[in-house]
Parts: sequence; C-alpha cells; structure tokens
Amino acid sequence: MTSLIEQAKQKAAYQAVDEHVLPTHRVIGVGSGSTVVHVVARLLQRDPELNAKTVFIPTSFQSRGLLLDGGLTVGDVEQYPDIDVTIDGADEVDAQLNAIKGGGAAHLQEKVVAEAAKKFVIVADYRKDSKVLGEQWLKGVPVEVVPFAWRAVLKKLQAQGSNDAKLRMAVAKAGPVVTDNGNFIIDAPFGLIKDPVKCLRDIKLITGVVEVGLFCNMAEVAYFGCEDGSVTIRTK
Ligand SMILES: O=C[C@H](O)[C@H](O)[C@H](O)COP(=O)(O)O
Repeated sequence: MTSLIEQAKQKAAYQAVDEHVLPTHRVIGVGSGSTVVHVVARLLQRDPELNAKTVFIPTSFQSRGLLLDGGLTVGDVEQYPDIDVTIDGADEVDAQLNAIKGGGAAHLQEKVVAEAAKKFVIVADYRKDSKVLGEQWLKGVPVEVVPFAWRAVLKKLQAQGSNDAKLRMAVAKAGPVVTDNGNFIIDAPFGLIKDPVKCLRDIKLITGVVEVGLFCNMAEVAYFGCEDGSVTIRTK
C-alpha cells in the first residue's frame, strides 16, 4: 500500500512531467530527493524514441543513479548550459514560490541546474506548502560550507540570529555529512523567514559559504500533491 504522502508526491510529479516536459525538449534537468524518484519514473514512461533523443542533467549522485538505472543519457551543465526545463522537489515552498531546499544536501548542484533552465518547476507533497518559509520546515536553511571554514561560518550564522545553527552530522558514518562536492552542511533555523531574499543575501555574503538552500524568485510553478488525491498548482 502506497502511503498518502507517496501518492501525493507521485501525482504532483506525474502531472508536472506531463505538462512541462515537451516532445521538443532535448535537455532536461532532474533534481534530487524522494519526490524526484516519481519524476524519473514518469520520464521513463515516455516514448523511448523521444527519451533517446534527450539528455538528462542530474543534480546529485542520487539523481544520476536514477537516470542511469533507467537507461537514460546523462550530461552535465558544462556540456549543456542551456536546459529546457528543470523539475525538482523542495523542503518547503512559500506563497511567492520561494523555496527551502537542501534537506538531502544537494542544493548547490540543484541551484546551478535550476538557474541554467528556461523554466524551473517544483514538485512536492502537501506538507511542503506554506505561506511563509519556516512555518513547517523547522530544521533550518541548509548552508553548504567549505570544510575548513565551518566553525567560523557557524559563528557568523549565530550572529545573524540563528542561535540553533548546527553542523549536519552523518547517520551511518562518524562525523559530518559530506556533500557530493566534498563540503559540509550547516542547518541554520531563522524562525519565520518573511524576507527570504535578504536572508539569502546575508548568508551568501559570509566567506566560506558555497551555496544557500534558499531558492528565491526562481520557480515558475509548483505542483503540490494533496491528501485528497488532487494536485494544487501555484504559479507566479
Ligand atoms: O537536497 C535535497 C533536495 O533539495 C530535495 O529536493 C529536497 O530535500 C526535497 O526532497 P524530498 O522530495 O525527498 O522531500
């Protein structure tokens, strides 16, 4: 039995692929996380001849694996800096389509692949749908940092008001989470983030920060799978 949450993720992902991945598209960005599993599943249901003419740009070790396991052709942004559309999950999305991402520590590559796309589409379940960031995602803003700078960055984040900022620790490994890019992650809660652009700028200006998991003014549309089986679409 698929859970309500899994069904919601699947509905949102399938509808977003159906409405935004067009037969004319040749380069598709694919985000990371558990909702994106359904995005790839839907891509694999397309006409195999169409998929054979398309290159898919992953955003993490995880999404690269999903694409390769499906027999799809993968590329990178160095080869394909012009992407037709990128579809990705999110940890939380506000009323203006700003998003927190990086719960899986993949937001650096995700942001590059989203910004390289003509259109950025978010897919999520109902738990991620908020008016203001910080309402439901309480773990904080994921901040990727250069390892040697982590303690200095942590102190700056605390000085910016994130008293509970913490280095993200690994689960099945002693020590910190190490990202696909060889960096560390600090999770920095800021309570309700009423001005995500300012929060993003302030954090990004700390030397040693590689990327911030705040995606502001990037998404054109978000698909939320709801508990009742419907899909809510929010556009800019
Ligand atoms: O780093 C991970 C990504 O930003 C994911 O897209 C985000 O955490 C959402 O993942 P999920 O679909 O598993 O909730």
